[in-house]
Amino acid sequence: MKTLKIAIQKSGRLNEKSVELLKNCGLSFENYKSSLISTVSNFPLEILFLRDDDIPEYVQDGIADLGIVGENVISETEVDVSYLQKLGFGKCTLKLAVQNNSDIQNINDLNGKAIATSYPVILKKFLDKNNIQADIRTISGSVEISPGLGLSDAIFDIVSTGGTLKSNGLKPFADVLSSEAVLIGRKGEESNPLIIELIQRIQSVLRAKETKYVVLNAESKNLDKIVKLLPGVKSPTVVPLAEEGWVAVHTVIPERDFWEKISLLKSAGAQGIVVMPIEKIIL
Ligand SMILES: Nc1ncnc2c1ncn2[C@@H]1O[C@H](COP(=O)(O)OP(=O)(O)OP(=O)(O)O)[C@@H](O)[C@H]1O
Ligand SMILES: O=P(O)(O)OC[C@H]1O[C@H](OP(=O)(O)OP(=O)(O)O)[C@H](O)[C@@H]1O
Ligand SMILES: [Mg+2]
Repeated sequence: MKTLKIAIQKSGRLNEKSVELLKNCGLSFENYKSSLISTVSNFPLEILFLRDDDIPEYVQDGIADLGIVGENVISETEVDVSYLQKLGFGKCTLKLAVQNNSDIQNINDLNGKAIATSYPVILKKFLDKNNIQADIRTISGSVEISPGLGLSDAIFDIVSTGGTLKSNGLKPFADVLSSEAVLIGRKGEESNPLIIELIQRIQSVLRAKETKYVVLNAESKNLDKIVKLLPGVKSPTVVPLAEEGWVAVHTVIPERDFWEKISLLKSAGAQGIVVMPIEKIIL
C-alpha cells in the first residue's frame, strides 16, 4: 500500500502538540526537523515539516495526503480539502481590536478606517458581508504594534489569552472566527484504509484525554447509589475486596464533570478514590 504523507508545522505553536499527538498514536519516528522529512518506522507514513501557511495547499494538491493546521490558515488560503478531525489544541479566535482610547466601538465604525492584519482574505470576506469599506493593510507579523505606530486604526489578529492585546494597549470588540488545529485530508481520499486507521488512532487518543480512570472503594450496601452516578464506557467493573462487605469500583469519568462527580461519589460513600490518566480508549 502507498506510503502516506502527513504535513505538520516545522516549528511554532502547533509543532510540539502535533508531534506529541502522532507519538501518542503509537507512531515511531525521529523528530528530524532539520531534514524536513521523517519516516515512521512502524506505519507506512512520512512526516513533512513545513511552514503552516503551506500545509493546506500541499494537501489540496496531493503533495501530502494529510495535514495538521489551524482552521484560520485553511480559511485564509481558501483551499478545498476535507476536514477529518478537530484536534483540541491551538485554540484561538480571530478578533478585531482597537486602542483602548479609540472611538471605534463596533464594526460599522470601521468604515473608511485602516485595519492591519495577516489575514486579509478572512477580513475582506467579513467586511464585505457586513457592507463595510475599509482599507486592509496586510503585514506578516507583530500586527499588535501597528495602531501605536499610526499605521492603522484597528487590527484583525489571533487572540488566545488576550495578553498580547493588553500589553499593547488594545481591546477586542468583535470576534470573527474561532479556530483550533484540525486534521485535514485531500478530497476524495477519505476511504483510504490507512487514513481511516490513523483517524481511529487519533480519536482514541483524544477520547482518552477527555477522560480519567477512577478506582474507588465502597461498602457493598452503597454500590447501587454509586453505580447510578457513573457513566463508564459500559457498566463499571466491580471487584470484591479482601474485607467482607466491601468492593472496588473501576470506571472512567469525563474530565469536564470530574470534580462534580467526585464530590457526589464521596457523598454516596466512596472512599480511597484513585484517579489515573488514560492513554487510549478504543471503542
Ligand atoms: N496565541 C495562540 N494560542 C493558541 N493558538 C495559536 C496562538 N497563536 C496562533 N495559534 C494557532 O497556531 C497556529 C500557528 O501559529 P504560529 O504563531 O506558530 O504561526 P506562524 O508564525 O505563522 O508559523 P510558521 O512559521 O509555521 O508560518 C496559528 O495559525 C493558529 O492556528
Ligand atoms: O492572546 P495571546 O495569548 O497573547 O496570543 C496572541 C498572540 O499569539 C500569536 O503570536 P505568537 O506568540 O505565536 O507569535 P508570532 O507573532 O511570532 O506568530 C498571535 O499572532 C498573537 O500575537
Ligand atoms: Mg505561518
